[in-house]
Amino acid sequence: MTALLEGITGPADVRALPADALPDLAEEIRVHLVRHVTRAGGHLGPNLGAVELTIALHRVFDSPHDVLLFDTGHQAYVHKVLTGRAGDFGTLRRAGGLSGYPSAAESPHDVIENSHASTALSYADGVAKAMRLKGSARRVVAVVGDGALTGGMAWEALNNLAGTRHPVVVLLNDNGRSYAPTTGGLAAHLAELRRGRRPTLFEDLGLAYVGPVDGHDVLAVERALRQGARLGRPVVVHCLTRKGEGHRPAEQDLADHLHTVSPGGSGTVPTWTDVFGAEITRIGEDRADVVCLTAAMRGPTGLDGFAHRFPERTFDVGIAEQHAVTSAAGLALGGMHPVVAVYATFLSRAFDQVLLDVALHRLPVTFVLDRAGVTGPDGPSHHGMWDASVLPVVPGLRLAAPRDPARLREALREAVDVHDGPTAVRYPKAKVAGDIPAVRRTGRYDVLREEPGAAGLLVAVGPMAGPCLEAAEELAAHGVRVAVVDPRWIAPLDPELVKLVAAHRLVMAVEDTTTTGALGGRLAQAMAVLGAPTRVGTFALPANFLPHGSREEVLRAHGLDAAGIATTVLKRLEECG
Ligand SMILES: Cc1ncc(C[n+]2csc(CCOP(=O)(O)OP(=O)(O)O)c2C)c(N)n1
Ligand SMILES: CC(=O)[C@@H](O)[C@H](O)COP(=O)(O)O
Ligand SMILES: [Mg+2]
Repeated sequence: MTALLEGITGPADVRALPADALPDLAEEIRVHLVRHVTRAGGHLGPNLGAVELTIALHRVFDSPHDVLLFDTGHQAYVHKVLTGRAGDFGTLRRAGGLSGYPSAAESPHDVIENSHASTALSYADGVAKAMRLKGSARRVVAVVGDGALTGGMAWEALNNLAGTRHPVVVLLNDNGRSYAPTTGGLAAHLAELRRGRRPTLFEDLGLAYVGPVDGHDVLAVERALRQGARLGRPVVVHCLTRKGEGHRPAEQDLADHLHTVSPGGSGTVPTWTDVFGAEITRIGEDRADVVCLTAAMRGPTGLDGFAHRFPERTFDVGIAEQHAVTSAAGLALGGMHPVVAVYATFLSRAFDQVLLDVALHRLPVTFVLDRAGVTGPDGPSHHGMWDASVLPVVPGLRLAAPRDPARLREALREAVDVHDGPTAVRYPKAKVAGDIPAVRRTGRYDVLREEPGAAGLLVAVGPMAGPCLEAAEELAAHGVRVAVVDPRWIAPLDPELVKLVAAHRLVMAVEDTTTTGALGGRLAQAMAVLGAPTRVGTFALPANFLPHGSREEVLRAHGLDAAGIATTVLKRLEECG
């Protein structure tokens, strides 16, 4: 580590630095970030853009006495460096190592661990109320990006903060982008503020406003923060920054200024996202009624191809999943077939909209859930392990979990051909393996391995098909024969699959999702209703928040690789006698 960084054990060391050392500190931080994030992967662009504002933040406020809240938290690496964790960056996003987001387990300086955007102002509203009730003078600061400000929750919070005497400082980190340039009226308003427009939307709402200031000038940000903090009421301090600042490859990356970088480059094997992107564009050629919606993640969800081909049929609504779902419902009411492409974890935020704005009206909306299952380095708030338990409770919703690229393409086409209710297709953050042919198809399910008189049946959900077939092969070598089927559509229950399960003594559903509400549980419930003696087990993830690590490490840790599945089958067979 470099000279100045070595001396930073906490914010007091940052405050003790003379002003003329701050440019060098900023430079040392950038070198540190580029070195470690390029190797480990993570959020390079956002953190390069937050260097000076975070230095100023820790020189003006006294964390952890003052409460610093980072919205989304992907831009908190500098905060971690300045709170004594620079030396841990060699473990960034690795199992057991530094989280890519704030983590209370790591430091008392870290508060919000949830990486879902647009929450920090609501936390700030609540913390400020608590401080007032406790008679505490601790100040509350929320660092919020302009993208996060396009989320509805942010405006619910501002509506509550406006007009109060809560000493909340909103540090608006305005780089004009989420991944891509931010969209909509707010983006336009912020652009006008950058050009000097007054009064601001914030002042009209009843908040104070300071700025705009150069977010890369530490002393200017310090002055603005001190000015805002003195007001003793909610204030927006508008800082203008550049994502990727100070690192040419990030500055020159026009797509997203290296918002996220993959460890050691991205490689050439296609991902599930690539397969989706190509197929939805082909579907768009065949179906003029198909439109696509994204919540500020057009590129990451694979919609760039569709958007370039059909710009008038592609809608980026900002980080606003709830709005995306109900706007899609509106599009469906208007005769279109909307495809809402989101990461599985982010759909949680719009469950009410899926249930009552879409399904209650039996509207043909298709949800494409990327990053379903264990995602890996982004940790507990990103693992897509809730959708497969939550969506099956939605009446009329059909949920598919394809096992390979061919089945993903098939599921997408089946989904957009459903006209009387919502559909969803889920797949992981992973490179695709080869297609896995079926022996035959019965009803909706595919038989992948037949074993007359098998000791057991594996119901392999989605990408678990590969490891289940490997496990079956391994077991066969030891004289244990298990059959393997792929349900393809995991909700609602396929009557033909229920019949097949009832015809077996031991069935194990293998699923890349949380155990609670998994397919195995629903099959066990069906057996109970039938009075069938079948013992149905669920091999899935524990019903906990799982830490970060690679997808492979986390799956292996929970026995969801071929060896783990084989071991668990043997254990279950022994238990069954
Ligand atoms: C609810 C939700 N949807 C989508 C995302 C994915 N996401 C992570 S960071 C980001 C862009 C955030 O933009 P901004 O708040 O302006 O921060 P910046 O990266 O520009 O510093 C998005 C869309 C998320 N974290 N949460
Ligand atoms: C912070 C955030 O929510 C996203 O940027 C997330 O890190 C997505 O990562 P991947 O696109 O690499 O899965
Ligand atoms: Mg931004």
